[in-house]
Amino acid sequence: MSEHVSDSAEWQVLQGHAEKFSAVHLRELFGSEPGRGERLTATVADLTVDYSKNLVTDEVLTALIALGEKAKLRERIAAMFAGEHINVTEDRAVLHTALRLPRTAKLVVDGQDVVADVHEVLGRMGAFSDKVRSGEWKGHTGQRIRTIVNIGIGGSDLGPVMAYEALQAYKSREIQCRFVSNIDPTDLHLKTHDLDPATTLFVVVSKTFTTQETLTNAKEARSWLLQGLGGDQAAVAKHFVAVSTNAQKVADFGIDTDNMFGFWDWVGGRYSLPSAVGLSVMIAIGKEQFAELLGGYHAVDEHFRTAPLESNVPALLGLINVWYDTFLGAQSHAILPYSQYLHRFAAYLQQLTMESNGKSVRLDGSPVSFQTGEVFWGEPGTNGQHAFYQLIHQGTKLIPADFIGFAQPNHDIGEMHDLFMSNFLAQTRALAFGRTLDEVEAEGADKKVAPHRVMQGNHPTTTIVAEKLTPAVLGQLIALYEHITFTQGTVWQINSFDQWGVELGKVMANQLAPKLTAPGAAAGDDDSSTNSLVQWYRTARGR
Ligand SMILES: O=P(O)(O)OC[C@H]1O[C@H](O)[C@H](O)[C@@H](O)[C@@H]1O
Repeated sequence: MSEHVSDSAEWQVLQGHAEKFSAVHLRELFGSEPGRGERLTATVADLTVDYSKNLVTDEVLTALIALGEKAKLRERIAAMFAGEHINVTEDRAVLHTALRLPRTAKLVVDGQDVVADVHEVLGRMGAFSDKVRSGEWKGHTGQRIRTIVNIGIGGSDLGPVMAYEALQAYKSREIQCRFVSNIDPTDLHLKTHDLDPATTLFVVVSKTFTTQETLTNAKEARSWLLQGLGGDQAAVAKHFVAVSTNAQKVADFGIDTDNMFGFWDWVGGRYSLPSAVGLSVMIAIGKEQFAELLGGYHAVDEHFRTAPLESNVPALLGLINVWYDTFLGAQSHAILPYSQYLHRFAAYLQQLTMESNGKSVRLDGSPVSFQTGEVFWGEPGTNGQHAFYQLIHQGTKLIPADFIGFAQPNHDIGEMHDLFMSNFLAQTRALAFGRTLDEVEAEGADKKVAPHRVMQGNHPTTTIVAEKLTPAVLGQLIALYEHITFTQGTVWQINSFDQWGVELGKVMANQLAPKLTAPGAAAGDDDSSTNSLVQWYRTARGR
């Protein structure tokens, strides 16, 4: 890449704004413009996004949009949607947006009709999930399936489990799903010990089908199944299906490729929920509601693809994140859904955002000279209020926070929901405007205690609301964050679609495994810390 965005005049303008910015307070921004709240609220599909409580002036927003133009954000969006190989380190297209294209759309990439491929797999998934849901699909002993155990990790786990939890109100009562990811055998034990193998279906999900955790769990699960069903190998075909891009490895494992649902190398693991990776979710909610989820994604995709940067919601939010991270020095970003259904959403976004943008070299291989990525974290409200909000309210750190809430509760305990949502609204207000010393003293507080009760305010938040958490709205929310992440990566000129940083630990784990287990193996050729920890483990395990 010839030119670095961080060397541009547009970048310097923002640095200049950042230097002056400590003097700006949200109290003044709202005081000087009574209509700020309405003006800085945008809609995208069914989502309403109020970004007025962010630490931005119109000058900063204009400068951020100019930075987006400088980074050729619009061209990069077009390149992604068209299937150009923007994942340069793996020489791949990045086409998760194609997974949610309607059947009538046209997209040919590298000579392949992508839409036809996507809908062929969706059709097979739909037929299979219908059979499992209706009970037509029988286990080895002739009983219907009651429990799906999804075995996968990273993108092959976090999306499905997050969406399954989020869409509890839409799932079949006949079937439950469980999710096994960790190679800690406790995970598999806890999820299977009370199950009947005769009514259990394992969905083994792995893009590569080489992931140690998933294959190890799947092997254990197969032994558990065979032991429970009398050892007949034929049982595997009725109780194991695979989701992967790697048919050969699936066959090697012993799963019939007739029972495999494929996807493609242009789907990154952390973007894969709308592919066959979402099979367990489709079984839970049915193919029609899964189609609504995809439709929700697509509505936000279309907005991101076509809207000018000034009114492009994911682009604006991504640029505002760049403002915080790179120019104002924020280190983290809180995700605070006021919905128990979204209790795994922050965990999901951790992989999406941190695996995508935790990079320190640009696309051209040069080291970045600024901060990239954010530590994403959070818990559903109001639990967080009674735990870590103190640090956001009165601590010294800059923590932009996203508040996500819904008007309708998805159940009929409505009055409690009103109280819940009043907390949701109160928090962003308290964070923005705080409470001054004068106000504290006017309330008659003791002089000594008064400074401790001051709330400085000026803590930025974005409020994202929708009428109800539906499958479509969930798709919209996920696509919103995918495109926010893309926007940030584009400005930083990094590759948001590879993940080389996770490789070294995997290699080292494979090297260390024999030292932990082989009788008499020497544990002396690593660093002194690792050597003594290996020794400790061997001694503790009597080896
Ligand atoms: O789906 P798999 O090939 O099993 O990969 C599962 C996960 O493992 C890797 O280590 C990657 O960092 C993730 O991006 C991926 O989602």
